[in-house]
Amino acid sequence: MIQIENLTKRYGSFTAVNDISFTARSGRVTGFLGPNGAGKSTAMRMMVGLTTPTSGTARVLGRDYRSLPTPTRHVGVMLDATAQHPGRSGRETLALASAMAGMPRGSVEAALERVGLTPREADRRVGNYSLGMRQRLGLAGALVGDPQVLILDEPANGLDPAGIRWMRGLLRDYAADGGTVLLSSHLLHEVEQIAQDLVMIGRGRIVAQGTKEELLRGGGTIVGSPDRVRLTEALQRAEHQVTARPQGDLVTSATAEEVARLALAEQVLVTELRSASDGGLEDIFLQLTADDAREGVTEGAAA
Ligand SMILES: Nc1ncnc2c1ncn2[C@@H]1O[C@H](COP(=O)(O)OP(=O)(O)OP(=O)(O)O)[C@@H](O)[C@H]1O
Repeated sequence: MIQIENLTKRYGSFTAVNDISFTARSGRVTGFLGPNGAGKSTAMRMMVGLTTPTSGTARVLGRDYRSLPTPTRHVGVMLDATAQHPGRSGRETLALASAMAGMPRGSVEAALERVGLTPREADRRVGNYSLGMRQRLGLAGALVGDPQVLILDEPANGLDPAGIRWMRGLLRDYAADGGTVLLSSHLLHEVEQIAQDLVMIGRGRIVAQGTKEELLRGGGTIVGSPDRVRLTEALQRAEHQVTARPQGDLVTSATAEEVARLALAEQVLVTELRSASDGGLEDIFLQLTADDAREGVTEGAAA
């Protein structure tokens, strides 16, 4: 289990991670989603003691990562698969990680097999690896200490579709055996297929979190109308939340039926009416992270 409480990181006047709290539970894959620069890597670096938080705490298996005895036996970490030493072979890289974790020698072959690197590939210098092979090696390095928790930053980067499917199976099985997986990505469709729980981050802040089903259900209703101002007012009077989206329509907490009844009562024409979750998590995610555009348009619509 990973518990993040009020975690904040400031660089001068810039806040990279802004008061985030969430729990990644054991037996589950938790997706940490956000666009480029959202603060995912900074948050993960704080979880494993590589960056000092300005405030707040990150606990892994109930403890500060740095206070864990032989951390790699408990937590498998892959933050930057391209950072591996190019002159060593894949097997040498893993042998070092295995020795540092105090694991028996057989753990290297077991990890190689688990990530699908052949003995020939394992003997090649990492400098000659493709990005996908580096990701597999990085994952092997995270798994070699047989940890209960995996923290993986963009693990699917560079993997082809077959590789992504393979990784999905591996991480699902790992969680099904009781492990905790936290993986970050800016590729929403990919995470939608792997993760059971989601934490969405935009500009350092958590914008939504919950199980995938909860987030899809909670997406609200998208409404198109040439008379957005009157419809917005009617929805707000009925105590529904309404936000104007940059694409010119509205998203509201009201159900489609509630919107239809209000529009009928107000004699407002509705040209589009659908559940926001029809567009999958991507729609929800884009709405949630389009902060500036959203506020600007809302003011305009309500004026
Ligand atoms: N050492 C640092 N000094 C100053 N700013 C930093 C530092 N590290 C990160 N940042 C800034 O913090 C913000 C969040 O960066 P971070 O790498 O955590 O985002 P990310 O969500 O992982 O993005 P990506 O998907 O592009 O990797 C960015 O604006 C980045 O420029």
